[in-house]
Amino acid sequence: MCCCLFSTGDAADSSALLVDRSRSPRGPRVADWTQCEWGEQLGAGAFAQVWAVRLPPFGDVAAKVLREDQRGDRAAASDIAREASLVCRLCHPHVLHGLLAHDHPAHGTVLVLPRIACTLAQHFRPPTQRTPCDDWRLARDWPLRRVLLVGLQLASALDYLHEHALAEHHVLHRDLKPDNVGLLGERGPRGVPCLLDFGCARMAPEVYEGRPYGRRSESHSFALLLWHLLAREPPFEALIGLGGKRAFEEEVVQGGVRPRLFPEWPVELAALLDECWQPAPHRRPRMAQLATPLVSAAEVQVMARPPSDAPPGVS
Ligand SMILES: Nc1ncnc2c1ncn2[C@@H]1O[C@H](COP(=O)(O)OP(=O)(O)OP(=O)(O)O)[C@@H](O)[C@H]1O
Repeated sequence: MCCCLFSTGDAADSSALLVDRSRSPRGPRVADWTQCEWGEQLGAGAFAQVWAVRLPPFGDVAAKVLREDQRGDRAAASDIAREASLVCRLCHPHVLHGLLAHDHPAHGTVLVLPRIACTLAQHFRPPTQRTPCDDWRLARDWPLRRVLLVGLQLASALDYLHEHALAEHHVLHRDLKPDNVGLLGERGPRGVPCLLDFGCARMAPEVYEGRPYGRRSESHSFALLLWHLLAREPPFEALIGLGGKRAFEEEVVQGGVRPRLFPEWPVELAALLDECWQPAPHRRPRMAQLATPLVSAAEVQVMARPPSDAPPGVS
């Protein structure tokens, strides 16, 4: 969990994680914890574990709790309580909202969330872990126009977080990557993408160098996320594989190297990526400015014949 809040006056105010769940857009809801059934572990991050639970009246959901080794840490306990408070107030079709937060006697804060089918990282496994058949399926299921639609949905989610979620704060996700995008409903391209878990190859240069992070830093991360889905491989993989962190620092952070733009991508898309990963944050667009070029690029694709990245015979 890596989100943070900035006051709309733009001064950093990470202490302000304020929550009053009675003001949740969905109103207060009560769970019957006496009937709760804990199932398998669905995943774990640096701080938290996520478990499958059956919790009336919510049904089959996910419960996020601190990892056992983190439970004595007051800062970690306060972080998960703040995350829970925040996500229970969010309301956007492409942001995974909290259903409720519960103070459990043994686990501390339990954040109850809708259960995702998988993350985009799990769906788009690294090229080294894929068979040719997996590659073929990904190319068939994720033509460029579908990736653009997902880009539009996530840009809308980020615009909501930055500008509309809380009246007095900009919410920054700060860790935008395929591991933090869930697919709700189905594992494949029909799943509904949603942002979760509000890290560091995707860091904008100013973040890597410890300079202030703002909404336009997220435009940089967004462009790299979109590039990952389009190219179906993580950005800078070869560079980091050959030269590690030092090569990343020299080439990307200081040298301004950016991922390759493929000639078959619409010019609107190439221009948008190029603008989003400009080294100077003030030259990058805000999320709300991405909708028009994404729609234009998608229109070009819809008008075009079957996507060139699909295998022969697949539309
Ligand atoms: N709602 C959910 N439904 C099913 N699985 C989930 C859900 N939320 C998270 N997971 C799984 O649990 C993993 C860990 O969750 P999450 O990333 O929120 O933990 P974290 O400790 O905050 O992460 P980080 O190390 O990035 O800070 C995810 O990568 C995902 O596989």
